[in-house]
Amino acid sequence: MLLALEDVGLHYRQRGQAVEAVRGVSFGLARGDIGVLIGPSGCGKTSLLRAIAGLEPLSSGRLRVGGERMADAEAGLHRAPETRRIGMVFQDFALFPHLSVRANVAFGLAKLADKEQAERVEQMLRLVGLEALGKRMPHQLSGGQQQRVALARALAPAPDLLLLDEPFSSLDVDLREELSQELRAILKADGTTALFVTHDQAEAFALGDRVGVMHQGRLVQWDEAYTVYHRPATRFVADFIGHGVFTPAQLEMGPDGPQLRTPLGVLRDATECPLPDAYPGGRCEVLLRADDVVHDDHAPVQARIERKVFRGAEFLYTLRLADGTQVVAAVPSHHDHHVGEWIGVRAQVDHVVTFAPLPPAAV
Ligand SMILES: Nc1ncnc2c1ncn2[C@@H]1O[C@H](COP(=O)(O)OP(=O)(O)OP(=O)(O)O)[C@@H](O)[C@H]1O
Repeated sequence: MLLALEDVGLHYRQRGQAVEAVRGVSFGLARGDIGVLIGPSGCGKTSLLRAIAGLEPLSSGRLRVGGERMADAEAGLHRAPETRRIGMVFQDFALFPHLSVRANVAFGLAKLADKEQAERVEQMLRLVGLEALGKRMPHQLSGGQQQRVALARALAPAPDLLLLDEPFSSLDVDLREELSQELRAILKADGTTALFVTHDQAEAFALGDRVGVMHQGRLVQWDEAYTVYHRPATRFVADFIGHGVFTPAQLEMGPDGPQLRTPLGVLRDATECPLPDAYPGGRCEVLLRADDVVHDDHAPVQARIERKVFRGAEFLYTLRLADGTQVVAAVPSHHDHHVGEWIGVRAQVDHVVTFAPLPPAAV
């Protein structure tokens, strides 16, 4: 693993009191991989990134980069940020306004001879597609171009690890999408190992080989994006990633193995579920995401449209079944039904995910 965290915790001191921002975080990121940390505001993403960079001391745990110990709270070890060979791109990606694009990119290359420095700068500008703009000043660039200069500047010293904290947050949505694709290609072309922070799920999935979901200072899941979506480790992850609802269900043994009785019919492909005796009486809740609920005129179950949101290619319908169960469904937008109309729906779930029902007090 290029980056390895073991049981990392971080406290801030506020008016003499320790405020816990990160606790018990362990994960590894392989060389050349892109990891993305995602989670709601205040869950500790930026704090964790700052701890990896060495800008905050660890209050517990250990941290290695390229096999080298960078921090160990118990041993009192804390390597200074500038010795960690870690590059950083932050939200405001502040370029030096009085320096040209070329000089900005050359900033971290003072140790190189002039010729090597110039070569590396040109190489980086080519990588980010700005070779024609080397002489410009930052204010003569668009936001997206400035962001690419910031990236070239961070990549130029060939850091072992690049940390990026919401690098696209100040850009508009179209540009964000375009740049995140571009950035992934650039990082892969350069073989850079990178760890991002975002709270945009689409960005996390588009960029990350690995996605980590944080909640209240903890890393609750660290997996491939596909697994985070289809096999969420906790209710929180299931709820945070994608549109979906938890629906009461009954897990039972059917003729072909475990099956799940739901208000939308029986789900037979439940082999990845726990066995029925995992839940008292087999009673559980199943995650039904918007893409698991299919509109089908011939389906025996009818649902009334309570709300609809147009999302271009599809509508997101919020539906209520006759028994009161609420589900959501992503339906191709040529099926334009009215609020109040009843439509046929069925469940088509590739990966059945169940959780124990919440205790009554928590509902
Ligand atoms: N310098 C600080 N001093 C005290 N508490 C802090 C400090 N920085 C952050 N915190 C607290 O630590 C917790 C984690 O904050 P952090 O900025 O890491 O979250 P985040 O997930 O990056 O949030 P966002 O997505 O809003 O940027 C929050 O409760 C925050 O109020």
